[in-house]
Amino acid sequence: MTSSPALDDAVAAIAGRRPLLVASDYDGVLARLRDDPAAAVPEPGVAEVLARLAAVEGVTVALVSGRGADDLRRTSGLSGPFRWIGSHGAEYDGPLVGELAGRRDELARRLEPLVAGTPGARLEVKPVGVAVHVRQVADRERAAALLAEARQHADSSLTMKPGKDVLEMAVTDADKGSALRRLVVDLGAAAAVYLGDDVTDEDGFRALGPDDVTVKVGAGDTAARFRVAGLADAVALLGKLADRLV
Ligand SMILES: O=P(O)(O)OC[C@H]1O[C@H](O[C@H]2O[C@H](CO)[C@@H](O)[C@H](O)[C@H]2O)[C@H](O)[C@@H](O)[C@@H]1O
Repeated sequence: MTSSPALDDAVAAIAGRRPLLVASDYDGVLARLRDDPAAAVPEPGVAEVLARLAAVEGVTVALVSGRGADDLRRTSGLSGPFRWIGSHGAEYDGPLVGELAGRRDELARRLEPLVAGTPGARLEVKPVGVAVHVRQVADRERAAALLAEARQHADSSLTMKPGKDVLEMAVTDADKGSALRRLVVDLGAAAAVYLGDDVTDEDGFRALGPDDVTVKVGAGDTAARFRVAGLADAVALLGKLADRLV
């Protein structure tokens, strides 16, 4: 595990604090990235470690994902007394409907022909936006061109959320940072942990305090305090935290 003594110390320092928020991104942290988003199931040990954490008095486990909350539950197959935060924070405690769905559908209609013209590209219609996926576009220049062109279809009311082989265009300005701040306030959390791997997780890292444990999973620039190399390390870190909480 590419942990560090400093990370171990930080985990030890917050382990006794209550209420404690333990939050994690899903894709790229708890589930390996796959060509098919529906195939991104949790890594071995994830269900067990989340259940251990959530069973501790005063500890709240939250899954904070760019996926719609229903998609997150369905794809992960996870269940437990977790907080389910979907659509990059826009789905905080339940689905969003109404006028937002109309704007999303109009956006999807505009993007459909563009995406259909790029072999391998896929348009995902989400609760509060659409995502243009290019993971399976073999021609990488074409993939980049498609994402650039998709951006040109955006007006200033949309929020751009670039990620790994994906550009999401959201009809809200919610982000993972505001969702985490809201969770901290709602729970009265004395400390928080957040693990993430992608661009949208940077809002989450920046939103937490200097003593909170923010962990970037994998390579790339980050505002997180700590880094681990990959998914197995992330699961092991959660296990270490669970060991310390008992
Ligand atoms: O915030 P996250 O939990 O990390 O969700 C971000 C996006 O995850 C999914 O897309 C990503 O994972 C897919 C499955 O591995 C992969 O095929 C895709 O290339 C990745 O971008 C999901 O489909 C999106 O809706 C989420 O926003």
